[in-house]
Amino acid sequence: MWTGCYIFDVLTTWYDRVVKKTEIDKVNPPKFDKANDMAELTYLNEASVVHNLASRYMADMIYTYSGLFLVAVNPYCSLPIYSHEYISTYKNQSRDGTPPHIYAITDLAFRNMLEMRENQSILVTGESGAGKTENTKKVIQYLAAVTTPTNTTSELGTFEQQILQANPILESFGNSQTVRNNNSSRFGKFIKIGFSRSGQISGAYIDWYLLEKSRVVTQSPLERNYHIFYQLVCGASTSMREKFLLDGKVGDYAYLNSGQRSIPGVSDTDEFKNLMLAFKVMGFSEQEQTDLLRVIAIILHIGNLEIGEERSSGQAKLSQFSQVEKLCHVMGVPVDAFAKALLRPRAKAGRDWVDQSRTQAQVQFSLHALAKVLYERGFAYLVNRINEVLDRDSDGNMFIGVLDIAGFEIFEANSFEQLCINYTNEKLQQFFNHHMFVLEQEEYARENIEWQFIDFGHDLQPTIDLIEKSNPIGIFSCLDEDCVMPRATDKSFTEKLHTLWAKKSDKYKPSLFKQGFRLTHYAAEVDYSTEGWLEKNKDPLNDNITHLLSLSSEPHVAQLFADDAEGDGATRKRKGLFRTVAQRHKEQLTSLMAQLNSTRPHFVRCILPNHEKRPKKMDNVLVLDQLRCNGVLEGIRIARTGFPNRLSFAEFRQRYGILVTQGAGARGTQLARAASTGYVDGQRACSLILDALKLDKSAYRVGITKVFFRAGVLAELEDRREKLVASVITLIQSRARGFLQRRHVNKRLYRADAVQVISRNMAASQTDNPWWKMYVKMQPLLIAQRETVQSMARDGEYRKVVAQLADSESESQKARERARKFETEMKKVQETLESERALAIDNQEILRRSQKREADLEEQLAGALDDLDKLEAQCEELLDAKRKADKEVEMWRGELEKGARIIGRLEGEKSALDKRMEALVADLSAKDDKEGKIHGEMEQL
Ligand SMILES: Nc1ncnc2c1ncn2[C@@H]1O[C@H](COP(=O)(O)OP(=O)(O)OP(=O)(O)O)[C@@H](O)[C@H]1O
Repeated sequence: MWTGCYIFDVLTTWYDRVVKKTEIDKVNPPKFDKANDMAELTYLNEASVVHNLASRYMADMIYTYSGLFLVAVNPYCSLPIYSHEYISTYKNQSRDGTPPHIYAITDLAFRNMLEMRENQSILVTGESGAGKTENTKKVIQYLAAVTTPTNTTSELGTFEQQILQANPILESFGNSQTVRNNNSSRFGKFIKIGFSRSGQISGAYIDWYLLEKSRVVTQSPLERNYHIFYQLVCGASTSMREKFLLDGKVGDYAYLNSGQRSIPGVSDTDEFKNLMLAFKVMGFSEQEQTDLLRVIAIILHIGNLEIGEERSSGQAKLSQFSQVEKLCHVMGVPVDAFAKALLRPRAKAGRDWVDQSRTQAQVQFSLHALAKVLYERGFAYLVNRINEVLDRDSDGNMFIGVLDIAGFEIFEANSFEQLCINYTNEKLQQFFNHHMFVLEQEEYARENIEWQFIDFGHDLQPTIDLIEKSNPIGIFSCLDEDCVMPRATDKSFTEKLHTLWAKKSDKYKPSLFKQGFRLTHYAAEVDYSTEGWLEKNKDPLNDNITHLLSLSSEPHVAQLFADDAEGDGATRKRKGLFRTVAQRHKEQLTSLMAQLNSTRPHFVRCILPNHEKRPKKMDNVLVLDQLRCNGVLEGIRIARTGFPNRLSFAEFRQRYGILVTQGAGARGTQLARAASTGYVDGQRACSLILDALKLDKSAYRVGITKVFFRAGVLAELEDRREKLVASVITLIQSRARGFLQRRHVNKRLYRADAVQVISRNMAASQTDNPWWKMYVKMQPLLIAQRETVQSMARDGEYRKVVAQLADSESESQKARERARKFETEMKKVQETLESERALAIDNQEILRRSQKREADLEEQLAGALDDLDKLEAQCEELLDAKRKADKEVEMWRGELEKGARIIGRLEGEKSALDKRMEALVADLSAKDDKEGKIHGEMEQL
């Protein structure tokens, strides 16, 4: 029964399991235990990859290379691997010379940027709680440390400190406690650190994506709202509380009391102090700090507004007027106007403006929408302010961008937000695939080198098209279209999607949900429920309120709603084209992808070891799932089978030719030496050098313009070269030192001879000469005088030059500043233009579809008109026939009447005849009677 099977004692769960022989993978020899790079494993299978990660993780080695990836497993405890000594260890070191670390990747990106003058990006992805944000912080910390001339982090320059201090501020406003992570970032960010040509940090810029604003108004029972709410309520000073009219505790605010109220081990009061400190380091003025926190207070007050219902009319009413007064005071708007805008907003009905009455649910909805938009706009303002502080002059225009964005999400109920994040991940995965697989293979093909093409089966384009394409109409376009259709609903939108895609794409299926669909993503199949999508995409706001807020007496609040300020509801127009949420997200993602495409990417995959946030515990199945989803396993395969390192012929000859010209000895051939120095064409020269270096043929390939190496080969060549260069330099140094010493000694000998000759001559001839004596006494004075005059002249000139330098420095500073401003403005205009263009294309597509539909409808109308004409002609005929029939009826009626009259007359005659006949019968019977009587009488007679 057990033939061909093994029984295993499964360690994690302590039970025996029977496994088929064929399902067992080979174990790597002990030499490969805890391998730094999983691409080096002899037996590369899922089990050995997980085993390697797990054994390293248990030994606190949380970083492991996996081909071109760095895999980082969350240790859930602080490890002593981020100290300044570690930073020094990784500074200017090659990846192979040091253990895997986020610092090594950062250093590689930094060196690449400086050497190749090419922008770099580090993409940090992973599930929630996997450690993305922590690793992003380490990247920035490392860059700040290596670009600061001083030795410790505490001695960082103000600017570097500002870059680091931007983080706590962003975390207060953008992070929250979730089931998975006590400090979960609820937005994605792309932080670009700018560098000058000399490699100093010259600026930073933060782009943000997909802030989870629904959290502001609702949280699940085990989670919290954004940290800043609790920090403000717990940590605000008395004067601040008075200013914002905040007199309650966390439990007194409706937006805070439905979930958790504190995080174990975290003091919101202390965090508030840290936030204030960070504000200070960033140079935010008191007023700016008040402005930012005012928005938070306003939201707390909005949450506490109680909305009742008029019994008679069912209209909404404000239950507690004092609460409205508080809110309006903090918001800087008149109470009456706010109450009216909320309860009876003006709206256009045909040509007239009318006051609409609102139900309790409608008012509650618009209050939640207001709270969400306030938070989002407040957050956007905050990031802009941080950018203003950090975005400085950068003469080199090079940057390293760090992307920290949520990974793929599959929940029990997935909605529009999940589609947005999964679509983002789909694009990022495609970017990775493109970089790793397609570019690699394209390059091999271009270079005409022997290569077995591998089908990695990850063609993500169909799913991406299904979401983003406008022709054929994808999910986003369809949603946008239905958002402007008068009678469209979530249901009609879903049905439209089904008809468009259900049988046309194998990535789309109608969902098991009542209303929704199922998409096949690269990571898994996900069911989306489309309930509320039209509302979510339109993100509707009460215009009356936003207009009122644009007139707020609080300048910051007014500024947040400045776009809604022009004219009243009738004439107001938003600046730029109105965008739906899907359009905005698509635009942001397009811009992100364009930026990533202009960089050399480095990929960091963060892995969540367990769901219990426990150190030293690894759930193998969970880890394996993540490795499969994020492409780590395919990455290993291609790195091993391919040639990850490459150099152009010129570069190779220049760098490694020395190995055959200098140190070759027995190894170098005459030909190879000639190849490295004289004229031989690049390809042949490289082949000759490689032959002379006696490398294993399978370790490299010579292409058309480049030489390709398998992983690890270049490291060996570098090693050889370094040794050789070191010996050559030692030789040069020894020769130079010998030469200098000889020259020095000769000079001294010559001087000694001259001194002897001079002193002999002086002694013989000049000792008694008075002029000589005077000259000897005067000469030092003359020299001093001359030197003083010269030094004064030099001082004057120096001052002039310094002044000129200062002038030109300030001029050039101004010019640089102007140029930078123009450049930033130009970039913004270009970006706006780009996004307007993209939007215009989408709108054109919608217009085109509408026009097509209009043409179809017109055709149908023409057909219907034709039918109508025919029907009218038929109708006319029928009417004629009817008229004829009427006439006939009339005629027959006349005849009938005539007949009736004749019948009447005949009847009359008949009755007269009847009467006559009766009379005759009576006469006859009378006669009969008479006759009878006569007979009787006759008989009697
Ligand atoms: N390298 C690390 N050293 C120590 N602790 C870590 C490390 N990485 C992660 N952690 C711990 O894990 C927690 C979650 O990490 P982090 O916030 O970086 O996750 P994330 O992937 O950014 O999650 P989210 O997507 O929810 O923001 C951190 O608060 C920290 O306690």
